[in-house]
Amino acid sequence: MTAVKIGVIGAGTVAGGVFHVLLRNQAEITRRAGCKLHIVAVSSRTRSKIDNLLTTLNANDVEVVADPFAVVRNPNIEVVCELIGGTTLARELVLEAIAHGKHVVTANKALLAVHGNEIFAKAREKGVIVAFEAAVAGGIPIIKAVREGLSANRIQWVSGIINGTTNFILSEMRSKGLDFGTVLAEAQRLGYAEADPTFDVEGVDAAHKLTLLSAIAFGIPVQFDKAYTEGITKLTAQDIRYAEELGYRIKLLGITRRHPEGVELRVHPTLIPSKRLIANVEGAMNAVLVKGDAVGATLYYGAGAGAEPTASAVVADLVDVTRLLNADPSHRVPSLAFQHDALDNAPILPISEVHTAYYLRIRVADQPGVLADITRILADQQISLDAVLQKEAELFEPASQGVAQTDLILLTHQTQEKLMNAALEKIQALSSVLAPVTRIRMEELN
Ligand SMILES: NC(=O)C1=CN([C@@H]2O[C@H](COP(=O)(O)OP(=O)(O)OC[C@H]3O[C@@H](n4cnc5c(N)ncnc54)[C@H](O)[C@@H]3O)[C@@H](O)[C@H]2O)C=CC1
Ligand SMILES: N[C@@H](CC=O)C(=O)O
Ligand code: NA
Repeated sequence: MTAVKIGVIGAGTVAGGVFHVLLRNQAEITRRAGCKLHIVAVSSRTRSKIDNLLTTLNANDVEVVADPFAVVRNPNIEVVCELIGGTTLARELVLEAIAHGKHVVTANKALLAVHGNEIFAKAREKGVIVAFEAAVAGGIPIIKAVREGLSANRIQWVSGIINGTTNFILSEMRSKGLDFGTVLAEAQRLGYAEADPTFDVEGVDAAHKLTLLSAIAFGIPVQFDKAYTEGITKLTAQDIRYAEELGYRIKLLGITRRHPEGVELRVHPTLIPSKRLIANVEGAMNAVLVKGDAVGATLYYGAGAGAEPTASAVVADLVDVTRLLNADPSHRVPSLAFQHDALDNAPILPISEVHTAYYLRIRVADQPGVLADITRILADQQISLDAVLQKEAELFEPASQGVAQTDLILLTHQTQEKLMNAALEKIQALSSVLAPVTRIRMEELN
């Protein structure tokens, strides 16, 4: 075999990166793969951009087609690279490619988090590979690390910054004082954001990726519908600043942890001690901590979004598939790391069962006894405090309806979320509490 024939669907940010990386490093990649990786066709909704790219790269032998099904049904193509995103058309195309006996490489975490169980099962039936390194943490080879490098371990937890757009937004808001909308627009311009950026800012994209990480870490089916998802849209510059003063950074963290009674699967803004390496991951960079019983804590860092970092992972998968083209399917690494008939049915725990510490910001009437009322309610739920701060001088606002206001910042020790919910309901009902309480979870990550 002199070349493996690849069809690409989509001609956006990641596809552009794949063309650039594959053609620039063609000789080196061929030496690794054992044969040339040849893109024979690309499906694009519009012509001019892709025509320009192919002309610039002198790739005039690539056929440009409008219909993506013409790629997945092309008998000449052995590997389909799905780079359009979304869960409807992408699902049809990937299933059609599998039905036609083609291997699939995809960067589409939404597709696999929602339809992964179906897609992996169909791929197994047909003896083809569905590779998805680019779908989680972009260019960081985290799928390979967890699925292969850590296979001796009983993995205890995985925790990470796995959305570049939100990390970029939080970094720019904190370090430059820029506002949310301005930074989001810049993330879109730089090609980090999803087609629908609410997937980024509401934590959905991170939950898609965490769902896949959880599956390969613990050997469970993909269960995106059970993930707890909270984004960064309600965070204020004030909380970012207070966290900083208290020695913490706020990051959108995905956390999945195994317990005897089930698996935590949660994405939410999280206070992390500033001294932790992961707290200092800035911009669109991602970082994933994986704790195994044998290896201990391991940390993987790199670019989580953007054209060429993501293409790095896509092309690595293309090389892997090429190397395995003639291998017996039973010798391949299972898609979800564990043998398909050995998956665990451990339940995903509801967020109410999770134990964590909390940062609370409570806007109160500045009058005697308020703090005592609040701490009594917390104590009734067995919640103990780690620190209390009153931000009176800085935050004193003009009297509202004749009441002077102040902010109480409380850091609690670990408690169960349902106990905190019960306490917050009572705190919120106090007449001295003047605004909805801000609650941000905290993790030590050790
Ligand atoms: N941009 C990034 O940094 C990363 C993106 N991803 C994933 O990679 C995939 C692609 O993302 P991007 O390249 O950023 O998106 P994009 O929006 O830049 O590109 C998508 C391309 O697909 C094309 N497309 C959409 N519907 C189509 C259809 N019906 N027929 C033919 N073409 C169609 C669009 O015209 C566009 O050319 C998504 O699944 C995304 O989640 C994964 C990791 C990082
Ligand atoms: N929108 C995603 C792109 C990569 O997966 C992100 O910002 O991380
Ligand atoms: Na990756």
